[in-house]
Amino acid sequence: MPDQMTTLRWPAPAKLNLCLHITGRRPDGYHNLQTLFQLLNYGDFLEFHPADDGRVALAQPMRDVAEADNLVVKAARALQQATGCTKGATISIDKRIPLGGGLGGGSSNAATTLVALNYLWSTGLSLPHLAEVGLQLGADVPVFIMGQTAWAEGIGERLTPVQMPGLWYLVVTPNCHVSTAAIFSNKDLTRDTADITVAAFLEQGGQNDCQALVATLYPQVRQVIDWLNQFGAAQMTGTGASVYCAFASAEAAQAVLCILPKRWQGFVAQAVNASPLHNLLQEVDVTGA
Ligand SMILES: C[C@@](CO)(OP(=O)(O)O)[C@H](O)COP(=O)(O)OP(=O)(O)OC[C@H]1O[C@@H](n2ccc(N)nc2=O)[C@H](O)[C@@H]1O
Ligand SMILES: Nc1ncnc2c1ncn2[C@@H]1O[C@H](COP(=O)(O)OP(=O)(O)O)[C@@H](O)[C@H]1O
Repeated sequence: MPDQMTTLRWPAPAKLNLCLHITGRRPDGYHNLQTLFQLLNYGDFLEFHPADDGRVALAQPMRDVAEADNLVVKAARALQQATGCTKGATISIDKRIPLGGGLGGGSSNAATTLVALNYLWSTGLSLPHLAEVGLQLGADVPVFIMGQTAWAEGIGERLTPVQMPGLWYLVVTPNCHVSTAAIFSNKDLTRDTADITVAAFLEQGGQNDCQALVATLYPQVRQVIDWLNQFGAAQMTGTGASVYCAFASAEAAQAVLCILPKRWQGFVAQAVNASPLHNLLQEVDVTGA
């Protein structure tokens, strides 16, 4: 394999939930959802340095996450286990996606690790097989592995690709952490939204069933929603804490980012239908670069 493969920067894009309907609860406690996973052209970058000794390690520790709990390390080990591969890797993470923000950063890192190491270790799993391995690590991992903006059902693993317009989003994250598990176990969560079709969503849009509860529990999230509502229809992504608003152009979104209160962090990104990870995969497959 050409040496430059090992020093490629592999993208791990962020996602937005353009709606998040909770339609029921399964016997195992997990919730059935309907959501539109919108991929963004903004995210983290990972680098992989394969080794023959079977050791999986991070090149630098990641703040706030122990190495053994890091989804990148867990994903690499899950691939070793699923395939019997005895190779290892040292992995660098260039983190740009806020942690625990409902932007899927951890899940996307896990997906990129599975896709990249499957390539670099020549383990030969198909994308659907990698998505099965990834689902054990988190409900959001399969969409990043399949690499297309999609309508999702089940706990997020039943995916129907959807073509969405390339809108620009301003994404704002307040300085607070929302626990996904805590929101899903809260007695006041709305869990009985009726199932809709993807066509109905595309026509009428949808809501985030976690938003009212999170905004009540976390005043900072409420403040971001109120602030962004001055510029458009603000909505929370996932179980929070990030909130987004759509704009017709990069310039319009950037203009609002410029006046964002300093206590919050934000970024501007464009909606994409194909993951930047899969664009790269196609390039390396075609060129062998
Ligand atoms: C609800 C979403 C929407 O994108 O929220 P965000 O995490 O992005 O905010 C995700 O599907 C979350 O996926 P992910 O963050 O991978 O969740 P997991 O690690 O699988 O689950 C964390 C905890 O949330 C609860 N959980 C999660 C997903 C789900 N469909 N039902 C649940 O009840 C479970 O208690 C689980 O233990
Ligand atoms: N590589 C990683 N990047 C981000 N978070 C990670 C990673 N590995 C483990 N985590 C843990 O997963 C949690 C959820 O992260 P993330 O996927 O970014 O947010 P969310 O699930 O809200 O979209 C983090 O708070 C962190 O503790």
